[in-house]
Amino acid sequence: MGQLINGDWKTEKLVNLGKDGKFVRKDSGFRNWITPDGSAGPSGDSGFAAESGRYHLYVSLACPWAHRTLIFRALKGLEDHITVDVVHPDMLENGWTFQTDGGPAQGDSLFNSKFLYQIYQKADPDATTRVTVPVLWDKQKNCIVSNESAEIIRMLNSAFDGITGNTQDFWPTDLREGIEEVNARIYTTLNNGVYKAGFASSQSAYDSAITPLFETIDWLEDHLSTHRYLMGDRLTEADWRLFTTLVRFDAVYHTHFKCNRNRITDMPNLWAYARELFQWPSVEQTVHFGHIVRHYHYSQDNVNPHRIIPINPSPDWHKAHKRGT
Ligand SMILES: N[C@@H](CCC(=O)N[C@@H](CS)C(=O)NCC(=O)O)C(=O)O
Repeated sequence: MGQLINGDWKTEKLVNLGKDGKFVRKDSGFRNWITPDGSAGPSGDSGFAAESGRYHLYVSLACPWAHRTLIFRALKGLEDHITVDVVHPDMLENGWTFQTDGGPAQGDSLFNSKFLYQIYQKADPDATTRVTVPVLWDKQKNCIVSNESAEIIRMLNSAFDGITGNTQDFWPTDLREGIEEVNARIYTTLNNGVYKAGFASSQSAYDSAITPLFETIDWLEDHLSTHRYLMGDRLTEADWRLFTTLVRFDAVYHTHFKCNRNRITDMPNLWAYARELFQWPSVEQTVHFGHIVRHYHYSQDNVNPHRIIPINPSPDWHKAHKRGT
C-alpha cells in the first residue's frame, strides 16, 4: 500500500490515523466537472464538455465509492457513452493494479498500464496524492476530470441528458436541501462510519464510531417503515449512496469491520429497501460480491492479518421486496 509523493510511488501504512487512533479520510484532489457545454462546474477548470465516447471510468467493484459511479452510469443509460475498466480486487504494495482475474478485471484498455498510480502519473507527473478509485478520465485531454465520487454522480445525473435523452433526475432542485442533510448523516455515520469502526486502533475510536453507526441504522429502520425512500416517494442520490454501504454490510462490514450489533437482514424495512434497490433495473449487474468479499479481507491485512476469507451468509437478494404495494 502506498501513495504518490512528488510523482513517485512510495509505500507506507494503509490507514490514515489521526489522534486517538481514529481513521481520517483525505479529500480527493481532482475536482473538475463535465458539463453539457464545457463551461466550468462548481470547482476546477472549464473544457470538459459532455461527449459520447470521450470519458472513461476506472473503478473497483469492491469499492463503495466507485460503485456509486457505476450505478449512475447504469441508471442514466451511459454504458455506450462512457467506457469502464475494473481493477483487480487485491490492493497490496502497488495499490490498485490492472492484473486480470479472468473475470471483470480485464486490465487497462486505454494504456495497458500495470498499476492505477501510472494513470495518476500521466495526469500529473508531480502529483502528491493517494491513488483512489473511482477515476473519471478524459481521453481527449489525457487527464483526470475527477476522482471524487460524490461529484462524479452529480455530473452523470444530468450532464449527458442531451445525448442520451434520459432525464431521470436523482438530484432534484426542490429536494436538494433535504438530500444534503441526509447525505451528511449517512456519510459520517455509515458510509465512512464503517471504515471508522473497522480501522479504529483504539477502543475509544471504535466506540465513538459504532454508537452513531447503529443509531443511524435504527433511525433508518424506523424511517423506512413509513417512507418508501429516504426522501419519501422519490428515489434520489441519497438512496444510491446508502445502497452501496448496505449491499456490503453483511458480507464485509459486519464481521471484518466489527459492525456486528445487527445484520441488515435483521432489519425488515432496511432489508426490503436494500433488495428493492438491488432489484432496480440494471443495478444488479453493478454488484459483484466476489470482488467485494475478496478485496477487503485479502487486502486489509492490518484488519485481517491471515487474509482468511470467511464463509459469510448468502441472503436472497432476489426475494420479493413488496415495497410500495
Ligand atoms: N472521496 C473518494 C474516496 C475514494 C476511496 O477512498 N476509494 C478507496 C477504495 S474504497 C481507495 O481507492 N483507496 C486507496 C487509497 O486510499 O490508497 C470518493 O468518494 O471518490
